[in-house]
Amino acid sequence: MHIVSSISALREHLLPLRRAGKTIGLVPTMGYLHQGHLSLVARARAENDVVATSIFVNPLQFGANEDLSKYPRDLARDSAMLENAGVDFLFAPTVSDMYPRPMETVVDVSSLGGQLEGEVRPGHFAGVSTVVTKLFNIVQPDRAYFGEKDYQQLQIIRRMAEDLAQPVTVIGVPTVREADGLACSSRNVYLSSDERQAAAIVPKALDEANRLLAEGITDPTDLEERLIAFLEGEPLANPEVVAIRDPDTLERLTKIAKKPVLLLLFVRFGTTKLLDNRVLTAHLG
Ligand SMILES: Nc1ncnc2c1ncn2[C@@H]1O[C@H](COP(=O)(O)OP(=O)(O)OP(=O)(O)O)[C@@H](O)[C@H]1O
Ligand SMILES: CC(C)(CO)[C@@H](O)C(=O)[O-]
Ligand code: BAL
Repeated sequence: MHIVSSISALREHLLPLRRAGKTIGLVPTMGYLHQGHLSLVARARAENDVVATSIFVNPLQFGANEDLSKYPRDLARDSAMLENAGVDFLFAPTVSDMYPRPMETVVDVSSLGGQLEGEVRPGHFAGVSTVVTKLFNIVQPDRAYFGEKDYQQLQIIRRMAEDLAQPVTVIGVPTVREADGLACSSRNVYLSSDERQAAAIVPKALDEANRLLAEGITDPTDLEERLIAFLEGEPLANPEVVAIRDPDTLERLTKIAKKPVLLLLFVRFGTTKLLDNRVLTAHLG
């Protein structure tokens, strides 16, 4: 595995491979890797001749009061994991490699990115869309892999690639979970042991939603309110986003009809925010 930090060096490596007709799969990450990341890498490995993974904690997507400086980092451990998973290139730029001067250009998928997690984290998704566009331009992958755990992010990237005719196929990969159902996430390491135990309420809320749908609930607001109450049954959980939406457009629904619906959760434990979601189908009989 080559470990490369400069944009020009990575391009020099990839150009002859692309010219020789090799397909390239990209897995963008912020590092501190876990089994969720490795499932993206395994999928990329199975579908491409060349696999590149990026590790970059992107300052553009962190708000002023967020955890940019304390975000967990361990490049030595990450590179051993990626080498083991058969990755060809690890692109690990510094902030000045990626942004030699302040960015003037912003890619913003504005209405998809301004709602839900975007309302709690203003500017976050513009930071994500901008860095992902830059990574697409640097690597020019045939395929790029993103986790369904970050469902809103995945829909934004799909829409961005379509709107801007970016020549890449965006692939969503199912969420990998811990034994108690909690979605693997780099930020899980922030949880105290009490919070970690309590966090199992998040995936349980996905099951609870299906149970309520099977009982015949059809009003999205009623369902959201019952799920907030369910989550608040756990004293350490602070639900910030509990939303029933259209799975494709993320639009609000007035009624739950005979179509799958998306449940998006963004729940805080102390200062740690956890994401989860499921496309619910229990009401379809
Ligand atoms: N449990 C998971 N299963 C599958 N993919 C995942 C999982 N967790 C993260 N990913 C995906 O890995 C990619 C990189 O994510 P990132 O490095 O931000 O990790 P993360 O665990 O989501 O971190 P954080 O805790 O900061 O949200 C994203 O496409 C993300 O959706
Ligand atoms: C897609 C991404 C790597 C962009 O920084 C990040 O948002 C993430 O890890 O999900
Ligand atoms: N995977 C989410 C990236 C972030 O929270 O910044």
